[in-house]
Amino acid sequence: MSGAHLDEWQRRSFDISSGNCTPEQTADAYRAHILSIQYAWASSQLSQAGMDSLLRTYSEHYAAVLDSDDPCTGLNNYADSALHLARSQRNHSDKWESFLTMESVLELPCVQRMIQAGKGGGGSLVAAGDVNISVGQESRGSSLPAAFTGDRSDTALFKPTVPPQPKAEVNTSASIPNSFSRPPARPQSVFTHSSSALPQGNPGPAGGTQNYQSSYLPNSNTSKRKNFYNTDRGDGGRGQQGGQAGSDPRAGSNFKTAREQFIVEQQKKHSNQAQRGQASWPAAAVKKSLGANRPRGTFSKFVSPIPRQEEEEGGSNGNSNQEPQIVDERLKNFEPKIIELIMSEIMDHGPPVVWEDIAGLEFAKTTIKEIVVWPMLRPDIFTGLRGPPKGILLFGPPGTGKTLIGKCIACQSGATFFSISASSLTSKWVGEGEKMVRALFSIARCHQPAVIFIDEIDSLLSQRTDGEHDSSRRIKTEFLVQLDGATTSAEDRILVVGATNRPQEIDEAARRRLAKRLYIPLPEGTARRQIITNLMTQEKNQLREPELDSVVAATEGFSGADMTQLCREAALGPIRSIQLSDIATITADQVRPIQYRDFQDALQTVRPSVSSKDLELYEEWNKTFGCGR
Ligand SMILES: Nc1ncnc2c1ncn2[C@@H]1O[C@H](COP(=O)(O)OP(=O)(O)OP(=O)(O)O)[C@@H](O)[C@H]1O
Ligand SMILES: [Mg+2]
Repeated sequence: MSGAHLDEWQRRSFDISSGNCTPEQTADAYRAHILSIQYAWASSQLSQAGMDSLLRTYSEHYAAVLDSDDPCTGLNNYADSALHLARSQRNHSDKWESFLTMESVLELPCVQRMIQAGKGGGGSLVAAGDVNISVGQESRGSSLPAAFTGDRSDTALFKPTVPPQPKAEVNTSASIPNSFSRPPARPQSVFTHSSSALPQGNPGPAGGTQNYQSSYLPNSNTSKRKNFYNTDRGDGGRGQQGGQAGSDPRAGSNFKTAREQFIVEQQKKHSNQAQRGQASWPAAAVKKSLGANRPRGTFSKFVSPIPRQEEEEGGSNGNSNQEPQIVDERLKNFEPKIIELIMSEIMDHGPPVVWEDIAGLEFAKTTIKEIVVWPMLRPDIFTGLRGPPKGILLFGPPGTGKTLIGKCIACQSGATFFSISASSLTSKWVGEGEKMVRALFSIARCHQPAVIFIDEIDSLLSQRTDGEHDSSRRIKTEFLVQLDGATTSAEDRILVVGATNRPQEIDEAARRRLAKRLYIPLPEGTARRQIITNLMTQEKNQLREPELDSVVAATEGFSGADMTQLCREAALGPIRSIQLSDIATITADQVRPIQYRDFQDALQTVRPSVSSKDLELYEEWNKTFGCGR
């Protein structure tokens, strides 16, 4: 034998000889020995003669344990398990299916006799000990004592009068044939009990033949049992045989949980309001189920019958069915309210923004397409070293299109887009900040590919100082942790895009995590021209090319937002030229087109919002930390 087999053999032999083994363990060890012998012979490690000899020895040992009825050393042919089965105790295994059915029991002559006896005034009940056990085709009039029924004390039927007998008596049926030594998958066993098994004159708490039958309904016949109980209800709580109420307290009864009862009472109380069609809260509560519709057993979690405050409010304002449906396992630790808040922050795609809407910024656009849109669309190509950076920082003067780029990413990348303004994270949910941050990233993970766009990221990730408030410090730390996870995890397809016009205030740890830092500068001449052209196409205008050129030249240092403001101001020129008295009557067609002079007037009032000093700072920061050319 191989070393491993020998070791096993020795271990088992030691166990057997130690005397500490139960009969089951000893039998198992011998059986394993026998298998080892057969294995050794089959793999030519043992001669035929050797095998014969060893098998004889160990089979004898094995049989001795198996057959012995000494409870200390033998298994009595597994009589215990056979008897356990024979006693038809509850068996919750799906595989086990008894042949015993409602019908088969009812058809049994002794049951028929018992029914007849019951009808005839309970006179001629069959004598005690008249219990027939049929095993397969073999029927044994083993005259089991009443103890057999007493042993069934797990069913309420037999409890009251028959005292449990010593187990030894039950073992008198140890002569059950060997076919019982292993519980077959579908044992051919049918038990019939004569009515003597039932205490005379005392049908038990649930009493009657019907209970007798129901107690024998095998677990596998649940549908039949259901039918049985349905019938029970159908005929007003009486059994099929006209017996009394079923042994199952729920069968045929109007059992209600406290909560169900409470709701019914509340409904009754408010029935007038309900009739008037008002959404009174109990009605809403029923709609919301409040746990009343949930199947609950005795051991399930307690649900208070009193509706909670929020439920009440939710019911009264008609928002009861607007609860967020949290289905993902990963989100189960978060409060539904927080999840709801974050979900509501998911950017609605709204009016779609395309790359052409963003004037200029060619380098930034190309880079973003390269690291955002394409990897999102083709994750299979952008792997390994080509893997995109998971964090981007858009920085530059205010009004240069950083938020616009964010919206464009949202529309073009096909990813779930979370637009969170840092100020809302820090102010709206005071004290809940870090939870929010954690929930935000968890939700994003559930909705991959996802882009988390954090506008004004500087207010969230500004440099940590000693004097700052504890809660904002905790938010920052949590954010950095989450950012690290999201930006380093290879599987997660989450991109964090931060936008700021104060890049110098960002914490250095956050700066490192936002690996791609793109400068979004003031629009150049061509970009300013494009902004005007784009905006003017939607309006009636008489702006000629040279006039446009001079407007572009006059707007040096204007941001995109300033340009938009200039166009708005110019667009108001034609309206301002209308007499106040005509304003109420004039038609839209009668409003004159926008002209160059309107732009000239607008240029008098609209000034660039970014100072040259500020611009220098951005340029400087871009040179130091930026990833642009
Ligand atoms: N490059 C651009 N192309 C077209 N429109 C632009 C551009 N830049 C800015 N705008 C206009 O300016 C408005 C404001 O831009 P946006 O909100 O993106 O600026 P921002 O860079 O996010 O500013 P802030 O740093 O103050 O948040 C946009 O709605 C858009 O109308
Ligand atoms: Mg912005």
